[in-house]
Amino acid sequence: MLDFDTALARLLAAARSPSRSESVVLAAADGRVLAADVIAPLAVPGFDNSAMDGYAFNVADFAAAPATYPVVARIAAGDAPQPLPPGCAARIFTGAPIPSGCNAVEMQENCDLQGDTLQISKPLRAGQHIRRAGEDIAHGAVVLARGERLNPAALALLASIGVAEVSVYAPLKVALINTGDELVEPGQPLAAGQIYNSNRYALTGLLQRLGCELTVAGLVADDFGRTRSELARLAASHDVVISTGGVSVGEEDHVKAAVQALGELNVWKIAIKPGKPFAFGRIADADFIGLPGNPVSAFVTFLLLVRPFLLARSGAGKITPQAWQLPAGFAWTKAGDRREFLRVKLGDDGRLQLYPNQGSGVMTSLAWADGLVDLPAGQTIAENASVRFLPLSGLL
Ligand SMILES: Nc1nc2c(c(=O)[nH]1)N[C@H]1C(S)=C(S)[C@@H](COP(=O)(O)OP(=O)(O)OC[C@H]3O[C@@H](n4cnc5c(N)ncnc54)[C@H](O)[C@@H]3O)O[C@H]1N2
Ligand code: MOO
Ligand SMILES: [Mg+2]
Repeated sequence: MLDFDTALARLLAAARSPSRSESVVLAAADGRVLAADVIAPLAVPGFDNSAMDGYAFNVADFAAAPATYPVVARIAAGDAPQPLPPGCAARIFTGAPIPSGCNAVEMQENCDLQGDTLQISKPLRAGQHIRRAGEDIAHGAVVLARGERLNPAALALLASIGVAEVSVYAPLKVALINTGDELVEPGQPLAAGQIYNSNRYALTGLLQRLGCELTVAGLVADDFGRTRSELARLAASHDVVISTGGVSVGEEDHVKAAVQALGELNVWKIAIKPGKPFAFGRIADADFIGLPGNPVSAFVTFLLLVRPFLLARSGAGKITPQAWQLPAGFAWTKAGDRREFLRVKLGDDGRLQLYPNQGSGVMTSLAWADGLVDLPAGQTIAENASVRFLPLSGLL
């Protein structure tokens, strides 16, 4: 069995960079990966402007406080002000351009106005309450680099420099099959021995969140010929083919043999729990991923192995998941021979709570959890010991 780090390294090493890119409008770019650096065509802010509603002046006019100023101008956001004469003040509002001749703004709460004359009682600092041109983004700066996955904050940043379209990598074409004679889609009645296909819904959601262009190819029977022909058909028209189930060692498990007949298998069996029979390989020009049938095993291996692979394959740069050290609010006494990923929740006392049933088919554990404890093989956990916690929010 491979250890987890070796398996992940193999997947990442096999992740080819995307070859296709396209231009998309900003409103359609959320979740997409930049195919080129974005350079700022202008500075942000574009001009010195007021951070407060108040009055603008030149602090050099302060011989000694208190000082009085005639208010000779009114400048609102969107105005293009004239220079301010020496010794004068301007009424100014948040976001309004600072007129030349001014170098400070005082909040109106600290100003005393008698008619059109303003009195300032305490000295001002040059630059006070002024947002300087270019203090956020310099003209010509690389605002976002190739490989950045766009999120709403990044889209706002791009809009702030006037970018209307971005060059992004084409979405990965991913095909999903669910193998298993026992599977039935929700909405249909169950006959004896049948169960509902839950992996399809986990993976559809997970793949869509990664921005993949998904083909749900449906159910495939536990049959070598059908498994092989369906994998071959999908590999011809997709970048990545993902299967669930049938990847272990029983006579009803045909995925591994089908992949070996069609292409190559580079990873099979990893010393992790859940997820031991995970498989990775190649069929024609498509990458192949075989997830275990057990729903928790499929979900966890997707988060820990498939997600980083697909991000790398999508051209995304940052793929290291968040990890925190947190105290365990439970004890774990069974030292396993595989690295284990336990479903836990962060309690109000700041300690991690363990879901009581850690079975590989227990989906309630994942729906309840807000993270995984990464427990090395051969180790136990004493209550209150510090453990490595992977928040699900950092893995989705
Ligand atoms: N003799 C051995 N048996 C098993 C081993 C082993 O090492 N030696 N490994 C076990 C482990 S660990 C896992 S994980 C499972 C993985 O099995 P497969 O990938 O072959 O998956 P299946 O056998 O097809 O199904 C396993 C389990 O999951 C249910 N399932 C399958 N697909 C779905 C779906 N789409 N939605 C919901 N549930 C699904 C299926 O009914 C089975 O109960 O193998 C162990 N066995
Ligand atoms: O790896 Mo299996 O997921 O232990 O049940
Ligand atoms: Mg099996």
